[in-house]
Amino acid sequence: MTHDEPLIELKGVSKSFGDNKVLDNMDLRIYRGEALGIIGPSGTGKSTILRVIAGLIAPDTGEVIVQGVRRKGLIEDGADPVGIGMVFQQAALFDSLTVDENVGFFLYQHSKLSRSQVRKLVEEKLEMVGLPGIGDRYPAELSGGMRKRVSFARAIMSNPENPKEGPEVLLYDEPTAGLDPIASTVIEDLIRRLRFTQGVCSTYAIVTHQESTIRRTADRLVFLYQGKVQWQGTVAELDHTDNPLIRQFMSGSISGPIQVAG
Ligand SMILES: Nc1ncnc2c1ncn2[C@@H]1O[C@H](COP(=O)(O)OP(=O)(O)OP(=O)(O)O)[C@@H](O)[C@H]1O
Repeated sequence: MTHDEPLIELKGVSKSFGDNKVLDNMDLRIYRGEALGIIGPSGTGKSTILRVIAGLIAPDTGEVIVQGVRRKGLIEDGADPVGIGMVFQQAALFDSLTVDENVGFFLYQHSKLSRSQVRKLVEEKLEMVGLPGIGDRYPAELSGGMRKRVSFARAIMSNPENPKEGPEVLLYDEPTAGLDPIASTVIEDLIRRLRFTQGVCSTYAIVTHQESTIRRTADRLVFLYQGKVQWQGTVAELDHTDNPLIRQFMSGSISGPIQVAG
């Protein structure tokens, strides 16, 4: 793993929604090959960071630099030097389409591949996420954990006609939210395993509130509060830091420097 040049860098990024300044001159770096966990209290802008990185929203000020190239505005197809895939909090599948049509959606719409070629690629990805043979089912027939795994399969799809389109970075927004502890373990294992699977991106950022997911999927953590990264460290350091924000957050105490909303 090289720590020379970040794969993705946010420099002085600010973002407001109306009067609500969510990100305030924030800096963040993601290095190639790392698993970065983004943690912090509810409403502090963790999902907003992922959306800025994914190019779904543009910062008001500041820069998003992807492999040394400054992004202008929102993401345009192929404009970034590396592909960035996002797995949303809700699996965000189309209910009226089958699993196969959901996972292969982009290729069915935008590639010259035949239906059977796409179907074969879809099946490969479904096998990678541990769900072989479910291509003809509809999302409503699956459990929440299975739907999430299907959305992972969709996020790691790449076009063999243009391998550059395949994502090199995956962004996971609360992938284990709402799952029981066992279903969460399945997802956590999958996230870790995909990172070391040939042909799937080895770099990811993950937003999560779930302690097991924080501990099992992240190498480095950043703690976000009041629009900025207030602490960063390894998972091991999380347990030993004296930082009062981290101590309060990890203990779930309502007294401390973090103001409790509502
Ligand atoms: N499109 C939007 N329009 C208006 N306000 C928004 C929008 N997106 C996010 N916000 C606000 O920005 C703040 C940060 O939201 P965000 O979802 O990024 O926080 P979060 O840290 O991911 O929260 P949680 O942990 O609860 O999911 C919240 O106050 C939210 O209401």
